[in-house]
Amino acid sequence: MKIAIVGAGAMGSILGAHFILGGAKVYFIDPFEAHIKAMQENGLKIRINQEEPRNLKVTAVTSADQLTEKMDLILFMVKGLYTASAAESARKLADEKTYCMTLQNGVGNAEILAEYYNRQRILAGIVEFGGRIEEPGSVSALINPAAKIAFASTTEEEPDEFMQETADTLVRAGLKAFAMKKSQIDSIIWFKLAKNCSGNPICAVTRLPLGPYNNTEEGLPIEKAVFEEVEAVANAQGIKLADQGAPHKIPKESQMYYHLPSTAQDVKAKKKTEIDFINGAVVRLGKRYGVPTPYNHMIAALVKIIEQNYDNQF
Ligand SMILES: NC(=O)C1=CN([C@@H]2O[C@H](COP(=O)(O)OP(=O)(O)OC[C@H]3O[C@@H](n4cnc5c(N)ncnc54)[C@H](OP(=O)(O)O)[C@@H]3O)[C@@H](O)[C@H]2O)C=CC1
Ligand SMILES: CC(C)(CO)C(=O)C(=O)O
Repeated sequence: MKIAIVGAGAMGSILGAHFILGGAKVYFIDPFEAHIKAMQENGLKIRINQEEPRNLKVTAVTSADQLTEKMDLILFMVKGLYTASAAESARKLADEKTYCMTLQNGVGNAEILAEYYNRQRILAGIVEFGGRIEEPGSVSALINPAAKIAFASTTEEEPDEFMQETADTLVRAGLKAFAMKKSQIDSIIWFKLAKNCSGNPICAVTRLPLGPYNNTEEGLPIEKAVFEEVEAVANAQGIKLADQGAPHKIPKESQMYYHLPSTAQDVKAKKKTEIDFINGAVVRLGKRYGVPTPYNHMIAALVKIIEQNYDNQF
């Protein structure tokens, strides 16, 4: 199986590494020059939880223009605000048979991919573990034992053989991965969205990892309020959230305790965030379905204010 990873940052690198370990041929594409150069020269270094890091020999380029082959699968792992430009730039890697997958956080990415690629072959899903770039060429992943990857076709109810093989490739590499039915995936995507909306921006604003903020008396109630609004917006669309538990105190033993969510990583690096694809999307859909979302509005607005003022912060 030939797979292009478009957006070989934290999660793209981690997922790509697992695809390699599962037996796929992987091409990493990312404009982050220092990262790609380090991968070309020294391989990709990946550390999972507290294990010893391992090094993988990889094929990595800064632009799809440097590749000539057509892919079986293109996995998009850029931040949502770059999905359209990334989709445009990777077009030459696809033909009608190519599958395109998004495991990005938020909603709206699959619809963008469908504007550029064969609509019948768009796969959408989630990844429940976390990661970060430690330094160019080196990534770390925090993976709780139950953390899964789940995806489904956006048009076909049943997963086909290719989707099953995609999941099996990740399973061979030691991950929990599931090719689901289309009718099962929305509740999983929206549960993950509720988790992201209620965790990511609060960490971005408080400048804390998940556990330390969530274990305060004040943090958890805010998290619950944001989560419940996302649930109400999901319900208004006929989507019931996956039954994976309401927000609760994150125990110190969890790999997620010290994880800095992706939105907070962006704020730390003074980058634009994908807040419009997470809380921002919930606010927009809330308006459409008549569901009030004041907590999501407030927290998204705070992130946007910060984003516009990196140089003015104390
Ligand atoms: N980090 C995490 O723990 C988790 C993240 N996610 C989700 O995964 C997705 C990726 O996040 P994450 O890996 O953290 O993000 P990163 O910022 O680490 O990686 C994204 C990479 O995409 C690159 N990029 C930007 N534009 C393009 C383009 N046109 N073509 C190719 N690459 C491009 C960026 O380069 P540059 O920096 O130069 O812009 C960056 O290196 C997001 O949707 C996120 O929400 C999901 C679960 C956990
Ligand atoms: C926190 C985590 C891993 C899961 O909610 C995530 O999706 C992120 O960091 O963006």
